Amino acid sequence: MNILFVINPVSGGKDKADWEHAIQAFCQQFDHTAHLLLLTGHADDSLLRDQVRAIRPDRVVAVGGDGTVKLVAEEVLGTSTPMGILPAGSANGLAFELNIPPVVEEALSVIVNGDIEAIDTICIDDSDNCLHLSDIGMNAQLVNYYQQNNWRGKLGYARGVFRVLLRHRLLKVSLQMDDKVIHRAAIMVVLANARGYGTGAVINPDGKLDDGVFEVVIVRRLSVWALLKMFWQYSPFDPSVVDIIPTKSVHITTRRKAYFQVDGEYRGRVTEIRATIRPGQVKMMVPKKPA
Ligand SMILES: Nc1ncnc2c1ncn2[C@@H]1O[C@H](COP(=O)(O)OP(=O)(O)OP(=O)(O)O)[C@@H](O)[C@H]1O
Repeated sequence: MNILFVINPVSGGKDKADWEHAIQAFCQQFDHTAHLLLLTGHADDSLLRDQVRAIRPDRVVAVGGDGTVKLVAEEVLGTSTPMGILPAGSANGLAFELNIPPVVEEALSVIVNGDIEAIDTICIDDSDNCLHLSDIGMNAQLVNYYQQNNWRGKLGYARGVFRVLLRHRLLKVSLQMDDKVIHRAAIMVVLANARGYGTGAVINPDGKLDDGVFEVVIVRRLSVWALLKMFWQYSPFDPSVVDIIPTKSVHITTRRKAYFQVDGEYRGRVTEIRATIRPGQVKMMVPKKPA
């Protein structure tokens, strides 16, 4: 096989030299050709597009966190080329959701020998694609602080949590789904394709990546303790303060500008979002299901 590995050298705050050695060793052993593309953080999408055109790979593999997974997914979106993940980010939300092993040799084996699962994407404002979780409000504010200050790891999240707790505001939101309109005061609203954040919080217990719908999760309140737990341990949200509504599309408006993030990438402050499910858009390599 011709395999293109798209490596984010800064994800997870870890050096990727060991990953590169493991990739080369594995591909040599099993007679595959490995092409390595190192991201720069600038115009990576066109760099990747050129490489895919030149190499015509059998697999394109994201070596990084959810941001790198999103970059690769947007390249293979709607095509028959499967993508894989080597989880090398700080949180690895989608890899965790898909049960992709964190051990590099095991994850490589999934890329070559695993099953192909066609997963949905949430198309946002006709221009952005969410594979995992997007949200407006408190978590997006946290992502903004985290990226602005280049904080990485759990200590970075903790610093962000304290700053967000001092500065966040309740959002007044209106959500239109089909012909139903809901008005709420909320701390955050999540567009959830997946079940939970890579850090451990299960926001959407019944979420499935390939069911043709996504869930709108309205978090009405969040205690300091719940917010801290969200980033420290695998735990469900308190269902009494959360509304979960499955849908194929939603139009969200907020009275004031709200922080917005897509798959861990901060997108600025918005007052309006339109989101629609796009079923089965990305062919993802996942561990073989037991027969
Ligand atoms: N060489 C580079 N230098 C600086 N930034 C880069 C570089 N390559 C990619 N990036 C940026 O890294 C971000 C994606 O990081 P990614 O999500 O893969 O890792 P992470 O933040 O460690 O993981 P996670 O999302 O799981 O927390 C993107 O914003 C991308 O532009």
